Amino acid sequence: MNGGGPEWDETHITKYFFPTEQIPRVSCTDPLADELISQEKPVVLTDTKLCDSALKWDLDYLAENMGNERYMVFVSKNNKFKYYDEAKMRVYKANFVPPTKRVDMTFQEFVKKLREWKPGDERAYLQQGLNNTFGHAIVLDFLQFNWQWLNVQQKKHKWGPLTSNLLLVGMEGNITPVHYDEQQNFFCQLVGYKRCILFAPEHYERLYPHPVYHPHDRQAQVDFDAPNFEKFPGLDKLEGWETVIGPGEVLYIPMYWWHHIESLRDLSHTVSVNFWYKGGPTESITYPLKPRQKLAVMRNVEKMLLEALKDPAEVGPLLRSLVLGRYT
Ligand SMILES: CCC[C@@H](CC(=O)O)C(=O)C(=O)O
Ligand SMILES: [Zn+2]
Repeated sequence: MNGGGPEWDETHITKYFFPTEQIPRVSCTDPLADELISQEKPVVLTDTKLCDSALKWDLDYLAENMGNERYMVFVSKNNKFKYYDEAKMRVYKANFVPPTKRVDMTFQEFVKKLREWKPGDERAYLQQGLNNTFGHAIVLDFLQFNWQWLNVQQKKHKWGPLTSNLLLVGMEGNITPVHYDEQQNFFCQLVGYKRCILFAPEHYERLYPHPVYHPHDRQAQVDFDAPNFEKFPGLDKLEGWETVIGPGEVLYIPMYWWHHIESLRDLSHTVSVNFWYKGGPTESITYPLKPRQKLAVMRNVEKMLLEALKDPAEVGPLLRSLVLGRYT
């Protein structure tokens, strides 16, 4: 871990059970940056100036300029904010207790909650899509993002359209547990420091994602703070990449790469903005398929089997009959 500046040190970094290497940190003008992005490998870009107009987005500025709209805030009894799909929750037959609760509130209410927080209180994490209902000053800052650089990247790497920007304002110590997204992501850190731990798509067998029909689709079943090596034996082969990003730094999180993101413990609240892009069209298919393509195939097979069998309990036995002694 390259000791950061005066802002943070090893005491803010939780030691987990798996080894990691440092994610490369390069200037966006370095050819290595383009090389890594085109190979869909993570890289920290240190000088994109992507969101420099938003480096001033501290709590007071946001409270002042976010108007009186109510924004999407999740509250949690602990420091974990594991995502769940509300639509899947509605049709999920078994019992599912969401680990967090959505409580929309004004930004001022959110800031008050952060500032009055004491140990034992529920934690809060604001996760709101940026749109034009935000105050005039925020929209102006947004318009001054380095869109020129983004558009060049989008074209160069043949990505699909930008789908959304999420404004993330978290308490120190908040964790988004390990999961993958089906989009490319330029993750821009504005205020405070976030530790990002990434795993390549081929670690799928070591992170045991919930079934596709489960509300926690795309989220790993494992808990890094309490790893169950009996139930998830692949965990002992897990190897990751990590970095701590600070104000003005952009982490490229490739589509289908697993990521665990935490606001450094005992330091400060954090503000980030992400840029999610749809993946580009697959041009020429080369074999063997890339791990992320196999992941997409597995998702489709799972969906098709669930559609055909209706009962999720029948998926395992059918696949065992198909594979055991025949494809093993
Ligand atoms: C809801 C999105 C949370 C974010 C991680 C984090 O900053 O806590 C993430 O996972 C992403 O940008 O893909
Ligand atoms: Zn994510």
